[in-house]
Amino acid sequence: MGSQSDYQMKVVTGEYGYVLQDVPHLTDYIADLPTYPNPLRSNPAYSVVKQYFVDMDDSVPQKIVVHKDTPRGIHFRRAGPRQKVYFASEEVHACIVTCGGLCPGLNTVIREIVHSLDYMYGVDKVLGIEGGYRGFYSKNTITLTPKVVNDIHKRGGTILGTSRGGHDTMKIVDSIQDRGINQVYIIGGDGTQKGAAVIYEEIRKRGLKVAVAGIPKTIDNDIPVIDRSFGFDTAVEEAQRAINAAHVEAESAENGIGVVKLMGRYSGFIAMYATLASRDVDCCLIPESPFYLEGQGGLFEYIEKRLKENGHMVIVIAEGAGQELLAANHEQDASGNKLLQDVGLWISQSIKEHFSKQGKIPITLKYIDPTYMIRAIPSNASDNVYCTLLAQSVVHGAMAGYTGFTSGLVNGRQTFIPFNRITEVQNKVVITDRMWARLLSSTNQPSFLGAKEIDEVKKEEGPPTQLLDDSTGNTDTSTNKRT
Ligand SMILES: Nc1ncnc2c1ncn2[C@@H]1O[C@H](COP(=O)(O)OP(=O)(O)OP(=O)(O)O)[C@@H](O)[C@H]1O
Ligand SMILES: O=P(O)(O)OC[C@H]1O[C@](O)(CO)[C@@H](O)[C@@H]1O
Ligand SMILES: [Mg+2]
Repeated sequence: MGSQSDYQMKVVTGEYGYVLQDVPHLTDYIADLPTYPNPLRSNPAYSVVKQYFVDMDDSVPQKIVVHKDTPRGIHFRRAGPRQKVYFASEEVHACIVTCGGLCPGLNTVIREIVHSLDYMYGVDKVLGIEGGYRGFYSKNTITLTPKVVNDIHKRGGTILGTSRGGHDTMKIVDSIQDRGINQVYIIGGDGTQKGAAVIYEEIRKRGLKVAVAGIPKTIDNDIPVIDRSFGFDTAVEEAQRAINAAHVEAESAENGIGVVKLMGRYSGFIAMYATLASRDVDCCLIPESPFYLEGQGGLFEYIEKRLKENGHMVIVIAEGAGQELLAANHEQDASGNKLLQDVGLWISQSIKEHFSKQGKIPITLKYIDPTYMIRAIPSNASDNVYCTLLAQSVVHGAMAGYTGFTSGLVNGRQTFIPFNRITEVQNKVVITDRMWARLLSSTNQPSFLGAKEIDEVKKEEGPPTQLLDDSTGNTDTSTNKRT
């Protein structure tokens, strides 16, 4: 896997350092497209809204903490309905596909896209592509109507099925062209959005009037720019049940240790927020923060201390934490993602071995891996609301002729974001920022970093800048920005 995108970002600059990282529009490569008044003009739901069409000049700043002489910085186009649309309702033939791993909320997004297309824009031709990208050229399709999708948000998973691998750009775009599809809604993580970017480019090269819209999905919350990804809040909430079970087990045994492994291949957000929410966790280990087991300041020493103080302890470990301490694995999944070793099993085994040595405290350790139980549940109330916002935003965007874009909350506002901005880097916990410090002071665990390592981490992450540093004390799970 690894189609490269040569995505050209549209950038508009303005006074006082204003930069708009804009998204492409069908009119960028197709001349003289007809426009139509937005059917929402006569929609009773919108007639009560004071200003129901978004002003063409509205944009949302990426950074909201500013100083009096700060340049205005990067902005994204504000999402929402536009006065004019570039598709007549009866002309639209949309399709929806879900790719990558499962995440709570997939069905809600599917439902809300179908409902938005129909109830807001009178579009009744929507196809579901089965089984991820490869479904475009190797599987049947499902006709999606508001009735078919009405109850699906109550179920986990995706009614369309999903897969890894199988992204064949030419075959996918041929299938889109052959079926006469002109709006493509692609729900998936970083890999999926890279795939969506190359599909958009091929469509543009062929000069097709097809809008391509991505909806970022990642339970790990590793997509940058956006406040959070849908499903993350649900995952943090569900993780509480596993942590609680680990705590009950640990508390009920003499020198009991509960170990919980949570998702997070490269980013420890779920582990960090679940730990902060729970307050029963004594130690949280994430990929971004290296740790070691033996010797002074190591994990074993801390465990011994906690057991002496408290008689039990709970450890939360993200799946990508400490991988450098395990034997290397060079295997990959079908999408080319590195397969990780089971760090939960490894750490449990290492702790047991250490404490079984002569002269050490006898311990009872229980290991819980709730990964697939968390991924498979339906989304909670707050994620359901977010899924609705995302779905409505991408439908408004595609109807308005935008293409090659994703949507997401930036500082609490729905925006249209160019693909490359969410695929070029991964969102990670910044361990020199305040949120990680808050966690360390809440668990009271060691940072496992010496003065030398702290210096190196600070250098790697660049000089501290107050403007990236949110001093609002925001502890809401809806933020993944530097805090
Ligand atoms: N660079 C790429 N170019 C084109 N297609 C890609 C690329 N990377 C991944 N894909 C395709 O995107 C789909 C999903 O990718 P992947 O399995 O990495 O999951 P993801 O979207 O990153 O979601 P998650 O990691 O959150 O489960 C797969 O079908 C894969 O073939
Ligand atoms: O077992 P699968 O389906 O390959 O997915 C595992 C991965 O998917 C994720 O849940 C992200 O979607 C990761 O946290 C995890 O490593
Ligand atoms: Mg991914």
